[in-house]
Amino acid sequence: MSAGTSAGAPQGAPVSTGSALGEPCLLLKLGEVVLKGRNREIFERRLQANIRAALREFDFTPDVRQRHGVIAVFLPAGTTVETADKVARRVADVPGLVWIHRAWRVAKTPEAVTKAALALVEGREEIQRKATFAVRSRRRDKRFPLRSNELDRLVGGEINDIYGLPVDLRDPELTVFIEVDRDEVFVFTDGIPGQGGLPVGMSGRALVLMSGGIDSPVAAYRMMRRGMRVDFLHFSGIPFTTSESIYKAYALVRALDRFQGRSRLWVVPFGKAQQSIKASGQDRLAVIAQRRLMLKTAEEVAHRIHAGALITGDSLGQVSSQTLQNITAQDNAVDLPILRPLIGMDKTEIMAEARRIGTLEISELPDEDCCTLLAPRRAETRAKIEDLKQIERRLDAEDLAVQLADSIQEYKLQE
Ligand SMILES: Nc1ncnc2c1ncn2[C@@H]1O[C@H](COP(=O)(O)OP(=O)(O)OP(=O)(O)O)[C@@H](O)[C@H]1O
Repeated sequence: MSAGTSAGAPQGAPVSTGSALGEPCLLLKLGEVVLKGRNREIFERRLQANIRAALREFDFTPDVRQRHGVIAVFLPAGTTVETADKVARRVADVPGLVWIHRAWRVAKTPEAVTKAALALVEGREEIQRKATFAVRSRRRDKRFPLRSNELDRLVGGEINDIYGLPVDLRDPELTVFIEVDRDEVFVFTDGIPGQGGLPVGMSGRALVLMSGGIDSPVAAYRMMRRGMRVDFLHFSGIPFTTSESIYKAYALVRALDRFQGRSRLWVVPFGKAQQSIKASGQDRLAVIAQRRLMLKTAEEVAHRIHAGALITGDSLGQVSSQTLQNITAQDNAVDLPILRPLIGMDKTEIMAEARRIGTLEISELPDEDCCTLLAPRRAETRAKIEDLKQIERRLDAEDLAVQLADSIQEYKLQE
């Protein structure tokens, strides 16, 4: 869906201040933030800061303002329609928002509102085909001289008179929205859906165990959307594999960075540790033993970066390491909580989400993952914790995890 590109002004034309349309801006609808009680202001402030940070890539500084229950982003006079749409699409990545409207800010008079609504409708393709329409007004400021239904009738009557479009209040093809605020009125038609959820930074920090696969990027996204700031840890099979899996992890982190900014990726050279596990001779337990060592290493790194939880892309029953017994055996390896946002999702649902957030294509590229080094013919589906602890005693796993955490390398994201 477009962010309102068909709204009146031609593509490429500057949407100048003082036109019938008013001043260009975005009107952002908040998600769950509006359900917060006394903390609401803290959530709103965080959301505004995240929006400002996301918009730093533009060569102007948009004016981000809290209005009653919504956030308005005012754009400089002369902003083109394309730029306004680009800003809208960028803002749509910021968790915490449910709807992004490219709107026009007009003076608080019925005349200015009517003029803007007519200018918005003018030139739209719906006029040619005499599509149905409706006007939906909301008054957040009750001092406006007309009630919502009176404003609907006034503006709707004008559109009907001038363009001859039929009204359909139940299921209109075109809707003109009018929102009366304390200082101004916003008029708009289309919008793009936001990510929903909560502003990143409101739910603490966590460390994602990030493979090059389909699931862990989706798990990361899901937790960012619940307000977590996440860092990424990838285990590579180096020196026994190529660097392909690292490039994939890097590309995935880059793709996910637009939801939070300032993402950090660390890579653990894990090949030698895997060989030690293999040498223990417990073929069927190797995958779970390896997963426990990954978790122990991740816990050590998490302590160092002050992360309060680990995140994995496990989904119950998807592969042998994800049976209930094996998940229990993994939880037992660490004290930090392991968050598994995909635990109840089907693979098709996870893939659909990966496609939507733009990580599926990257995940599907071929690579030589470290896990291929340890692929037993038959993996244990009911790992016993005591057996795993025995392997770990031989490996001196606690010490090994600290050494592995010492060996991590940061891969900085290019601007
Ligand atoms: N090389 C790795 N580096 C970091 N984390 C990993 C790695 N391999 C697995 N994990 C973590 O363990 C979880 C389960 O991995 P597993 O390979 O069993 O399942 P998967 O369904 O293939 O997951 P994914 O699609 O995320 O690779 C992953 O989602 C990820 O969080």
